[in-house]
Amino acid sequence: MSRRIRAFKRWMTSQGFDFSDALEFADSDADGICVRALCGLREGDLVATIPKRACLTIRTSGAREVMDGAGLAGPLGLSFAIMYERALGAASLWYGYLQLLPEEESVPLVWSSGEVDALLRGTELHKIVKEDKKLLREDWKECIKPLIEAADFELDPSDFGIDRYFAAKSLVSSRSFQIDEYHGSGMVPLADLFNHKTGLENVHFTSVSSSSSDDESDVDDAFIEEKQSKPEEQSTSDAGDSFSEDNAANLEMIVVRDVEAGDEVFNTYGYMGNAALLHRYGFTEPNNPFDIVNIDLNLVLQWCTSSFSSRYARARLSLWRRLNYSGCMSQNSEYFEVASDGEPQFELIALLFIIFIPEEAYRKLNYAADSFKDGGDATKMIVAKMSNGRRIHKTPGNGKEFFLTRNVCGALVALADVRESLYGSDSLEDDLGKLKICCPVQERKLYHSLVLRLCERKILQNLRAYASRQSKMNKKETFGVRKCFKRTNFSLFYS
Ligand SMILES: C[S@@+](CC[C@H](N)C(=O)[O-])C[C@H]1O[C@@H](n2cnc3c(N)ncnc32)[C@H](O)[C@@H]1O
Repeated sequence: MSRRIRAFKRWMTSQGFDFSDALEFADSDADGICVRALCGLREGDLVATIPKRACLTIRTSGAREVMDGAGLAGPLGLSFAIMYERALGAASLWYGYLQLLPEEESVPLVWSSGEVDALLRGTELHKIVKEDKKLLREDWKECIKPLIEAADFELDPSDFGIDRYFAAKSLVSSRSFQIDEYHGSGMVPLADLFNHKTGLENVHFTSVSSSSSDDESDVDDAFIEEKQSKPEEQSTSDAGDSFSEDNAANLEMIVVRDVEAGDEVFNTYGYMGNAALLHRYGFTEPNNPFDIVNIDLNLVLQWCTSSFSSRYARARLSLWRRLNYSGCMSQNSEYFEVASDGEPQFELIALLFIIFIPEEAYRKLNYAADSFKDGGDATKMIVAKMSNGRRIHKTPGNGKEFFLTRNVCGALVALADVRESLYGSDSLEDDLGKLKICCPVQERKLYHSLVLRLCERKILQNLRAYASRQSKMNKKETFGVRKCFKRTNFSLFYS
């Protein structure tokens, strides 16, 4: 057992933790810490009890008053609390715990801008991480820098610099749990030593009220995305008293899937694709069934205007919207998801279908859309208006096969190509070659960014395969809209 693990165990005992002798905390320089079972664990076994007061939160930290005074809450407050406790060194109540944490977690937020550009180009994360860096830098400048510059702050300002803030933020993103309403998100010693396995976790994490076992409530069986600070979290005035009882309660770790002696004990951080895993936790999982690729609406419109006039594209998009279709929204961008098996979100298929319908059908639908009520089934209406009495197979896809004309399938393939071109000039084979010789431990950033990119490219391959399968199945004639095509210039997307 390593020295720091021994110190951590002593610290846990001093703080009133109760943990099973069957748990081994294995420490390796290369892989960090993981939890193993020294003997078989059975479903329902209680393996650890963690006092909430021993968790590092914005309520328990020695910086509470400073944070309250400055109105710091949510993930920003928790990051500040970590910086503060680290700055206290051995004087911190959490010293025995903080010794165990890495300096920072290797999430893309703490990569250099050059690494972000080189390793994430074209992937789902590139834009997001650049935006994160910008916003967090602003947060630091607005909220933390002035606080540290205030004359009566007695700790070393260099412990609160921008790099220290990003490092703390990476720990919050990769290791914090939602504890309860009073504490919000916090660092939960011991619970944060379990690694993640998608869908095959062995332990869950539960909150138990000290006053009554009937009050048990699931904290969340996973690491939770750090909550944005909500107004109610900031109004802390008398919350301390009203929550004092709950404050005394414990958290429990319970076995939900048997573990054999010697095996690693896993938690789950939730069902997530590789982009989300790398973004929040700094790792990826090959063959992740929850992986997705997004296709931006802007990319679809760019592709559309390479074949049709901008006016035409705008009109078709507007009809699609009037029929109550929309994509997914995030940070002011609209996009469509493609699942790991290559199936695109139906709304994308509907948009492509509307782009390709002949002028007369377009007018017909436009007219119908005028009287189309919110919440009506646009898909059914389109099938009814455009099938001209032909019999349509009823499928669970709700007429999806009707929309998958050869034109639409061709467009899906073209969109997969356009999306793929964003990765730059390296081919999929180049990426596979690089992955083969890459060391996941020593070249961690390169390894996980390659896995992310390869998994995304695999999904784009699946999208092409899906489109060509559907195209073969669909014997229907393509619509005669070729005459309104502008000259197609796909090379635009490859430059
Ligand atoms: C809550 S901590 C888990 C304990 C951690 N291994 C440690 O050394 O303290 C989360 C971090 O563990 C690592 N991790 C967890 N599950 C992993 C997995 N399945 N593959 C690779 N790394 C994993 C990642 O670095 C992640 O950010």
